[in-house]
Amino acid sequence: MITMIIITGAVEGSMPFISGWIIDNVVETGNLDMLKIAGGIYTAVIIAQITTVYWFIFHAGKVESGMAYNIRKRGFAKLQRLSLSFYDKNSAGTTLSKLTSDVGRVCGTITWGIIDYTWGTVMMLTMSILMFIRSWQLALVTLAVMPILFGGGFLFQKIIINKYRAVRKINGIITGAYNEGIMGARTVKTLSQEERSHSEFKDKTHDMKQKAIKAGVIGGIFFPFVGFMASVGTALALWAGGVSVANEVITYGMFATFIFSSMQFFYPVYQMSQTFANLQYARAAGERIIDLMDTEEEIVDCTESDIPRKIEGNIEFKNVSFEYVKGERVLKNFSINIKKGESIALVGHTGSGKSTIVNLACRFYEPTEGTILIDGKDYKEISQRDLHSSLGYVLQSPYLFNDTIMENIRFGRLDATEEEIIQACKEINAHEFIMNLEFGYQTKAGESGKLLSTGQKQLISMARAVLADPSIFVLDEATSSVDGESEVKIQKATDRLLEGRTSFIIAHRLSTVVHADRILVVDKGVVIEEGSHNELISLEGHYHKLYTNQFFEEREAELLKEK
Ligand SMILES: Nc1ncnc2c1ncn2[C@@H]1O[C@H](COP(=O)(O)OP(=O)(O)OP(=O)(O)O)[C@@H](O)[C@H]1O
Repeated sequence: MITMIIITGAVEGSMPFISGWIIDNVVETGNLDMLKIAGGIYTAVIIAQITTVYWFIFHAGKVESGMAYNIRKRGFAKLQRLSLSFYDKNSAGTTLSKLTSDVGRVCGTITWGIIDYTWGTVMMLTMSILMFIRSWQLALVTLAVMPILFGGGFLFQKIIINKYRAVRKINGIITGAYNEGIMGARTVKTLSQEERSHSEFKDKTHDMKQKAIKAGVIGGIFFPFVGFMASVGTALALWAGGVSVANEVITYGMFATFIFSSMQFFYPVYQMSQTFANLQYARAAGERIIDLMDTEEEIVDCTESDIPRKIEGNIEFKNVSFEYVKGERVLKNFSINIKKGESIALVGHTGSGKSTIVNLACRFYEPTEGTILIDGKDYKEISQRDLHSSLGYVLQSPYLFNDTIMENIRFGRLDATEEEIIQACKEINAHEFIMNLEFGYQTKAGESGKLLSTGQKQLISMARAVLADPSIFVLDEATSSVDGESEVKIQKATDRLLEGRTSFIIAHRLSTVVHADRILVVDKGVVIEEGSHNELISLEGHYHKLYTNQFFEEREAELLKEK
């Protein structure tokens, strides 16, 4: 491709000389036969030029999209490897813009920058060399403005870049505001805060408009500046050339050559100084992409064995402490030995550390201190594939993909047949509600499952878990948002899922944990009570208090409903 660009630049750089030669040898002499030959040559050169330009634009497009495809593919793979702590620290909007607009900018600028610089340099070099060969004195006069044109061009772009940086910074804020506006639309509406959100957004866009106008004013001067300098160059060529023609030092053809050359110099300088500015932007965008690609993976996976390892489900926490943020300990010196098939319920006030224990067991995060053993082995020595394929997780509000219910359930095991999926749903009594939906299993769940209720999403998520048949199962129990009928269904599905599996239940209603083998009462990152329901009730401690309080609250609510 580079060869084609060089040829194109050289041909374009020679055009003024071909024109000058035609003036001297055809127009001046009035040789009509020669005129036909010259016309033919000229047409051939133009066709060759159009073809090469098409050729390199086509190939540049291919290179650009190929490069972007590769970076985005690697970026996506990186995002899959990064642990949850990365998503805690980086907003979704910023990460998305790195892999979309930043990648687009870098690939576009590199591809077209190489083309513009190569083409512009070859074209200007060709013209300069030919001008010096023909008349070095006239070449010096014509090119006298070039240092000012180049220097001024690059200086201008530096100033414009700074102005546009400010615009882009606000642009990032506006993207974030759009993101929040869309994600938080329900909250804004329910709190009737549309006016306030709108007015905050208006302030931000107004600021961007002001800064963009300032950048535009300076940017607007640039083109006339380049044009003016080019005209000065042409004027000098006219003056010096005119004098030389009058003194019969040069021919008319050569005179025209110099005028055409000085005019043609204008475009590559303009193009190259703009590319220079784009390269500055691309550098910043490139740094952001490299920053993402070089993000340290906090959870380093060990090499996978060829044969997947079957996890039995024995879990041991040995003096485990954990902090999400350095210096802020949320789990303190926690130890527990859980036997295969045991069910563990975690209860405690909000923010006490229940989810943290589960997140550590699933290795979404690793302990800051201490060790977690699975089947007697430090779980850092078990591949994530083996661990996660043995793990079923049903979240409070499960994430569903914008796909059919059938495909959402299949996500539990990709090679599951339709019959297996339907059987899984029947086992947890989800089949009936799915069949009552307009398109049954082919009903779309909507973006993140928003077309379904929380209870329905939980049942679908449980069907996924049945398919996956995990040895460890985690249930983050849904809160009061689930109606009575769904609650009974979910409870039955839960009982079915717990059979024979090591399980963690993050319980919000204590009535659901009565049958757990062991209940851990967590408070400020410490387990303050541990035992079965009966043991903890007879202890008359924290659990007893939590249980009786909630029992009376639920009873009161029922009485109110009855009234
Ligand atoms: N990703 C995070 N980054 C920083 N701090 C976090 C993060 N997740 C939780 N925390 C903090 O860790 C502590 C324990 O949180 P955790 O989610 O484990 O509580 P929980 O008992 O599960 O609460 P809930 O019942 O409300 O779900 C809280 O103080 C919380 O603010």
